[in-house]
Amino acid sequence: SYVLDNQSAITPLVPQLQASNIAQTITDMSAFTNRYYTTTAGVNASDWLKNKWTTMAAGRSDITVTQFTHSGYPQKSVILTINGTDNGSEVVVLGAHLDSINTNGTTETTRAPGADDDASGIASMTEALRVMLASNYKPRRTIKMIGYAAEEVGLRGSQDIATWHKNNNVNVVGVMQLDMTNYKGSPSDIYMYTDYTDSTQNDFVVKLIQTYQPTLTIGYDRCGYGCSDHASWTAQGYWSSMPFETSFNQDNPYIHTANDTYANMGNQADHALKFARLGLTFAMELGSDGA
Ligand SMILES: N[C@H](Cc1ccc(I)cc1)C(=O)NO
Ligand SMILES: [Zn+2]
Ligand SMILES: [Zn+2]
Repeated sequence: SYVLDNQSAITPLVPQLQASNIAQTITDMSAFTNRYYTTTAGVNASDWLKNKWTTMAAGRSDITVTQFTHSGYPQKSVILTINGTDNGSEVVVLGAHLDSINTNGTTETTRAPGADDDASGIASMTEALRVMLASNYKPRRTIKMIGYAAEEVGLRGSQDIATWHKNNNVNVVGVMQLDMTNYKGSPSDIYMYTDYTDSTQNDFVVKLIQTYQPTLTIGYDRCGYGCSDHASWTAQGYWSSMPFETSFNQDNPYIHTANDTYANMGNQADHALKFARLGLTFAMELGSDGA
């Protein structure tokens, strides 16, 4: 079972996460015409994220930022790795996808800001990274933060990456997916998706919310299909969870259009902040455990 035994290190960091920083990253990523997996802007968005994370990690010799090349399309995934101190063979993964799509068809000039889907997830994860770095946190396990390419066209980036980890016998002990974190469309704060995820790890994630964000309300729902990159990890036999912004029937109506913008999420990032806090506590609770 998952023991919450790192509260002294984690509790002081939770209040350091800032919605304003999340909003800035959402805005920056939305500015690309689109982030589609085959366009120039889609390639540039991947390079932008790599450069952003590289700059953030400057000075940390235990951190590398690489791009994962996929076959058949030019957009690369971005992987930041914080090498563990004394239990580095065990790996914790926090992920979101960096691509976007417009269902009318996405060409070089098609607008697909993808502010919620999924700049919000990248932004939540990036703010968690910033606070971990600011506190000079050194995990015992290895923590990987992954910006997946080509999620919108069949979870293709995460499929390659999860398969690579399986084929290389990497001991991934837990995966969290953050896809759409900032549209507050439902009564509860965080919805745990129960299909294509692991129920035991989901229970741990609920414990994290109850421990570190006790005022938040929790709902449960299911997609009925592999609705984001968590399904790629589950398919390889790893344990994954997907905390989501709304219930299934109240999802953001703007996604996959030119209107998936920060403004259409109420010009706020307070909802995404909940997921940044959850991502931080997930990465640090699991990342701080020895063998
Ligand atoms: N299919 C997912 C979006 C998606 C996922 C869950 C729910 I509820 C509604 C919508 C997608 O487009 N991910 O990028
Ligand atoms: Zn989508
Ligand atoms: Zn998505």
